[in-house]
Amino acid sequence: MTELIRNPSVMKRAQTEVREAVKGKEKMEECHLPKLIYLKSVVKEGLRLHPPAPLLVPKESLENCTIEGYNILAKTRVFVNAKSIGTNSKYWKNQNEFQPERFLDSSIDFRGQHFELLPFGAGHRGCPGINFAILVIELAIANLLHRFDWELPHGIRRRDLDMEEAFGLTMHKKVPLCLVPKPMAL
Ligand code: HEM
Repeated sequence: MTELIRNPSVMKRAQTEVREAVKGKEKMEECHLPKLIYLKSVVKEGLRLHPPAPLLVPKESLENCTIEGYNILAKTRVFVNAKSIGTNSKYWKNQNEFQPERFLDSSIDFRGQHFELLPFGAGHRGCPGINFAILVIELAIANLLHRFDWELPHGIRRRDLDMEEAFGLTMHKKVPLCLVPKPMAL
């Protein structure tokens, strides 16, 4: 929601898509989600820039190996920095910009097959909650966009929004987002 309010053209496009898919119905349901191609890109782009677990879960190497000239001994604790990979200019154009369009004509997905995007990790210990998580996120955002227009509180400008993140069990905004919902007549 913070990236959407910071990027009004993205908000508008996502909202138009959601409202057309749901066509006057009170609530967005699971059956509407396959139509929301742009919203899915918005969620992907959010997870690329703001992975809730930026270092995934620590791993331990089973045997000695060499990666790009670095010798890594067996039983070394290894962290994969998914946040840094997701914002590496080697793989991503305008790497720090929120641009969901980048996914519209790309096959890059977050299911552990594309190593440039790993918000859920990969392999044996990748996140088993991925399908549930994506479903809940898409449904929640779609309903927020369907039923309300969103504005910043009086006197707060988009560029004033504090994007700092804080550590916890997962990363979250250090300063909570505060928005004014304007209910939409159905
Ligand atoms: C946006 C939401 C979520 C994100 C970004 C996320 C991300 C992750 C990541 C990065 C890992 C570690 C993967 C690795 O190190 O390779 C993980 C593990 C795990 N996640 Fe999620 N997760 C999310 C939601 C969920 C949900 C909703 C559930 C359960 C319903 C769940 C259950 C688990 C479990 C049980 C593990 C440990 C798997 C293992 O160690 O074998 N996650 N998740």
